[in-house]
Amino acid sequence: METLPGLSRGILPEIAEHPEKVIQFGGGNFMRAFVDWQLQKMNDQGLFGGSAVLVQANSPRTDPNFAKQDHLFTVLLSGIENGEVVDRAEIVSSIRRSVNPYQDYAEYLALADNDRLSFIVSNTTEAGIVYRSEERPEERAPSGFPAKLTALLHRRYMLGKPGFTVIPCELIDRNGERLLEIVNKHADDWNLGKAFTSWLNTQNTFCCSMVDRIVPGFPHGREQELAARFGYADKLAVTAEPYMLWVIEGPESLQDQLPLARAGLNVIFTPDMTPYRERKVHLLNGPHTAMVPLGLLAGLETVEDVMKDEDFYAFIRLLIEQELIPMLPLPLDELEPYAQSVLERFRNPSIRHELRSISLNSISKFKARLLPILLRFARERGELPPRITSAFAALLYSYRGDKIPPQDEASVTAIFDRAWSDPNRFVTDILSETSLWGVDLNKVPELATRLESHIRELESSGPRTLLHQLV
Ligand SMILES: NC(=O)c1ccc[n+]([C@@H]2O[C@H](COP(=O)([O-])OP(=O)(O)OC[C@H]3O[C@@H](n4cnc5c(N)ncnc54)[C@H](O)[C@@H]3O)[C@@H](O)[C@H]2O)c1
Ligand SMILES: O=P(O)(O)OC[C@@H](O)[C@@H](O)[C@H](O)[C@H](O)CO
Repeated sequence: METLPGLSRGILPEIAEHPEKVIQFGGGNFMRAFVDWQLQKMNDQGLFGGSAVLVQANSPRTDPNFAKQDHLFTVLLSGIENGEVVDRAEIVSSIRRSVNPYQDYAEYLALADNDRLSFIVSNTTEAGIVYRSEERPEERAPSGFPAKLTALLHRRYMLGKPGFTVIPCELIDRNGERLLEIVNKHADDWNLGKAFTSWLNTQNTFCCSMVDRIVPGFPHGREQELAARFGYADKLAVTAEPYMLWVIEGPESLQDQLPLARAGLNVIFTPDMTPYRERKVHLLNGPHTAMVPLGLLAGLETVEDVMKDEDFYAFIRLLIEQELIPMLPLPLDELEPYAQSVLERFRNPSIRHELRSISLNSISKFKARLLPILLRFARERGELPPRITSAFAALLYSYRGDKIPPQDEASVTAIFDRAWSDPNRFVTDILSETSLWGVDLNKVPELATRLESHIRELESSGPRTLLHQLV
């Protein structure tokens, strides 16, 4: 492998250069294999003719591999597509350059000056679209993503330029509206004035969107094999399943400016994405988030391990059939085939989807993906959903940090550290944390008692014993 060059424009035949049209916050695995890959598809067909500028959303350090590889990377699509086994490697060249607001704030703000930049996309995880009050920035970049966006939009407004179309990809309910709401709060906090907020709310389009593609990320362990296959080493390679769906709630005219569907991509522009979102977040992401703490505590490593394990497979199937599907307000003929496809996608042997990677920011994920169903179930049935409750107990237990180091925001792990300092009060203390759950969960009848009992069981007998009572 040492003899093979790294991926760069130098080793490739000519790559088309396109003007910058898109600002993207975040250059993580998902963004590269989803948004950038789709920009590439449109460009390859001569339908868009635009590239993206990558903005580092939360870190003073930009991955040096972007610059080393001239912002090129390979997307490896593996799995079943239209009944056929596919294993394709596609080079994506749609990111043109990166800007790090922490290193060069002026360069970041200057993005507002370019009229051609008219789209903003983001994927900063569920932890990125949150409101945290902060000072109006002067010379330095604000820390939160919405605050950075506010500063950029304000500059755009001051220059008298047209607004942007903003399409967030974070798996948060009504992500576009939520982001706009937070930008408005920063604008208020910073006294940016009524004229600005009026421009913000009328001259910019914040679309809600829902994304669906399983993107396990870097093909760890396959570096040598892939370098030999490609003829170059790629530190930014990303594996993904062939399936993709992007549902965008926005004006009809958006289809002309962003001809994703015309490029043959599975993109739906709709006036109401709610049913698509509910189906996906609860039937696909929900089971992911449920399997992570139990699976990791049981020593499993990947989604495929979970699906091959008889106990876990039964747990996931029953979770979907008995607790998730009955709580979703969609016809069964829309839910059941999707649930079936999810089980098949989870079993895709070509992609190694690490439970650890899904575990990132698990608390906000639980809140978005499973908690609404738990609350709905408790309200409608007058009882608790046993599998969601067990997964919740395993999640809280895993955040004690002695068996699995939690990967979450420092502010979240600090709350857990404090609560775990008194194990006897842990459950009631943590359930009362409205900053984590949005509500005081001690108000849900029987929940604290049930979680305490599951946690005791996890501690004394481990996750399998708990699972055996549920399958
Ligand atoms: N991987 C998938 O299968 C997949 C599929 C659909 C949606 N998603 C979405 O992608 C997210 C995970 O992204 P990934 O798989 O690319 O992981 P990743 O770790 O490769 O990327 C995460 C990105 O989020 C940024 N980020 C993390 N915390 C942030 C914060 N507090 N503020 C601002 N930016 C922050 C990071 O800088 C990075 O760019 C999920 O939370 C979900 O919203 C992922
Ligand atoms: O990407 P995350 O970390 O928010 O969540 C992990 C998975 O649930 C998620 O990535 C799914 O694979 C994806 O949402 C499928 O479209």
